[in-house]
Amino acid sequence: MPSPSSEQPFRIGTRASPLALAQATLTRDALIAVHGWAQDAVVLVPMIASGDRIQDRALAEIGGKELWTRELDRALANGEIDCAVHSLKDVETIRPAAFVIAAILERADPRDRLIGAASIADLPRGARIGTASPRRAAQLLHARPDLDITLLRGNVATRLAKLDAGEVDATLLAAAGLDRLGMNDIGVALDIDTMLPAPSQGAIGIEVLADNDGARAAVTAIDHDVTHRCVAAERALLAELGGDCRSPVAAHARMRARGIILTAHLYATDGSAMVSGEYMLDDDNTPAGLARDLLAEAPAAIRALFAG
Ligand SMILES: NCc1[nH]cc(CCC(=O)O)c1CC(=O)O
Repeated sequence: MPSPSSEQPFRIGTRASPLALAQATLTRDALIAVHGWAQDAVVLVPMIASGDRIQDRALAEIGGKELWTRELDRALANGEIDCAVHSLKDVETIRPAAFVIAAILERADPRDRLIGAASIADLPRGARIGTASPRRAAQLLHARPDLDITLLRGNVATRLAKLDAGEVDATLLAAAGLDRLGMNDIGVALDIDTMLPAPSQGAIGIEVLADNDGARAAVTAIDHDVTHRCVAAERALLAELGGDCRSPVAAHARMRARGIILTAHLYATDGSAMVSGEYMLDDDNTPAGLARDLLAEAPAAIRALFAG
C-alpha cells in the first residue's frame, strides 16, 4: 500500500459515541506513530450504529451485538473505510469470513467500577442498580440477592446522568471506558476475581477486509501480541460455550511467566447458581476444553442459558 496522504487518507470507521471516538483516536495515533504517516493522512469516519438509536430496551430483545457492527461492516465491505474500530466486548464472537481482526490494542484496566457506593457490601438493602448487562446483574445478585436490578442503557455520559438524577442508586461501568473518557476518578474498581470482567473487556479491536493486503499489513503493525492472545482465548471460550448476549458469562485471561491463565465464571440469570474454572492454557488445556468442563459441571439453570 502506498503511504496515505491528505488526498488519499487512511479511513478509520468508528461509531460516533464519545468513547468510540476516543478509541478511534487512539488507533489513529498508533498508526501515525508506527508508520510515521502525516497527521492529516488518517481520518476518522464516524457513523451512527443501530444499537445507538435504540435506547429503551435491552440489547438482547432488539437483536444483539450485531446492532453495533452492521453499519461499519457494510462500510468496510463497500470500501468506504479501510478499517473499523470496535470495543471487542461488543463484537460478535463469530464474524463474517470476509473480515479479520488485524490488531488488538494493549488492554486497558479490565475491571468494572462501582459508581454510587464504596463497595458492593456498602449498598443499602434493596438498592436499585442500573445495568443492561446480564453478567453484571447475575454477579451482583449472586453476592447480594436483595438488590433490585433495573435496565440502564445509553452511552457512559447518559448512564452517569441517570445516576445523578436518582433513577438508580448505583451502576457498574468498565474502568477502560471511563479512563478513556478521562473519568479516571469516577467510581471504585471492584476486585477482578469477584467481579470477573466480560470476555474482551477493555480491548479495542481493529477489523479490516481479509483480502485487503495493504490495510491488513498497516493495521497488523499496531497489534499488541499479549493482549491479542489473551483476548483470543476469552473469545474461543465464548465460542465454545455458545449462548448469546443474554448469557451471564465472565472470562478473563492473564499472561503469567509460565503462560496464559484463563478464568471463567458462568451464572444463572438470577445469580442463584455459579460455576467457575481456571486453566493454565497449553496444547491439552484449551479454552474450548474449559468451556466444556464448565458446562458439564453446571446445574441445569446455567446449562440452559448456553444451549444456543
Ligand atoms: N457494553 C458497552 C461497552 N462496551 C465497551 C465498554 C467499555 C470499554 C471496554 O470494556 O472495552 C462499554 C461500556 C461499559 O461496559 O461500561
